[in-house]
Amino acid sequence: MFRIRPVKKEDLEDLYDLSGLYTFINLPHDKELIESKINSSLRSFKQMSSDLSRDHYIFVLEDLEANRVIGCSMIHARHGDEHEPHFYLKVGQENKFSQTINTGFIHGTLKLGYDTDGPTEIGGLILDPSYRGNPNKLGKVLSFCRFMYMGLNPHRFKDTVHSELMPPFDADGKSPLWEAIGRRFLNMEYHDADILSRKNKEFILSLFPSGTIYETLLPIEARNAVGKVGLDTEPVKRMLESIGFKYTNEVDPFDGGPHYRCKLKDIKPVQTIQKAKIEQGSCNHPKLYLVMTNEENFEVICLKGELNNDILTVDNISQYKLDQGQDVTVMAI
Ligand SMILES: NC(=[NH2+])NCCC[C@H](N)C(=O)O
Repeated sequence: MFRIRPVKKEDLEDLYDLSGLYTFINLPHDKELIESKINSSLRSFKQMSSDLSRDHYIFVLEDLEANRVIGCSMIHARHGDEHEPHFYLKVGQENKFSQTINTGFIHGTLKLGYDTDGPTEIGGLILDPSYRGNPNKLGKVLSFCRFMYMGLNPHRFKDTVHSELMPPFDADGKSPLWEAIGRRFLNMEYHDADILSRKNKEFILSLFPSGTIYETLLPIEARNAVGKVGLDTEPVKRMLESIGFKYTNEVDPFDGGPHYRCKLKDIKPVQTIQKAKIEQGSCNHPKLYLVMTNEENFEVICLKGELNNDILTVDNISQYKLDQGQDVTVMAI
């Protein structure tokens, strides 16, 4: 059985192991840093701040049989404030026309923008690769548990939920947009700028081109990277689109990765959150649900069941340690 819950202090070792599997920018292989992230999450769950940009939430996915944390996902209650704005490139067009020679052009344009009252951002989803392809759709479970928590606690978040998707990188792992713009104006490696921008936003505003950037002047590889996602991210993009998220015509200023947004109340799974009673029985058309088994600590399990009005039929309730007639909150995934 798999369970989602807020991160605890005891998860440090498991998260540290997880962070060593790949290089994750949101979960660096650094024990002290992970510990401070855990502490920040503990504080946020316990008591939200008056300044939402201080609140970071980490959810972990446990394999209860293996007694191990196998994944995590995160929410930043507000990405972008007066001290650390949210930066983006606005993707636009400029139409030019000469009447005397009857010739016109439409130029793609990019312009740096920033937001000091940013939206809630979802990110930091990591699943141990050996659990990929599990019939319980664990990646989706890790992603959607955030929508369940936000849907049940909207006062802790902004009205709009924002997601920044990874762009394609070329064969050498380089970002074509970075090579064309960022490197020339900031004179550093993409990776270094990426890390630096987690703590420092000033250098972006001070050094990045502030006027209109004409895509026409960029190499074709850089133009092609604007608003595109990498192959691995294609399923994430399709999933977000299927639940109501839309491309904002804004992209990452460093790598061109697209930004997607949806109002919290319009996210499809959020609209399916309801109370239900558990009933043992056989299901004809079972579907996946997230079931909150502990309201106080936000403990959620995923199971296959069939929901009719407010009855959730599950064919083996004891396997999930559920009781006949138990009141739960459920969300379809
Ligand atoms: N890939 C990057 N680090 N891009 C620069 C930061 C962009 C991000 N939206 C921010 O404001 O923090």
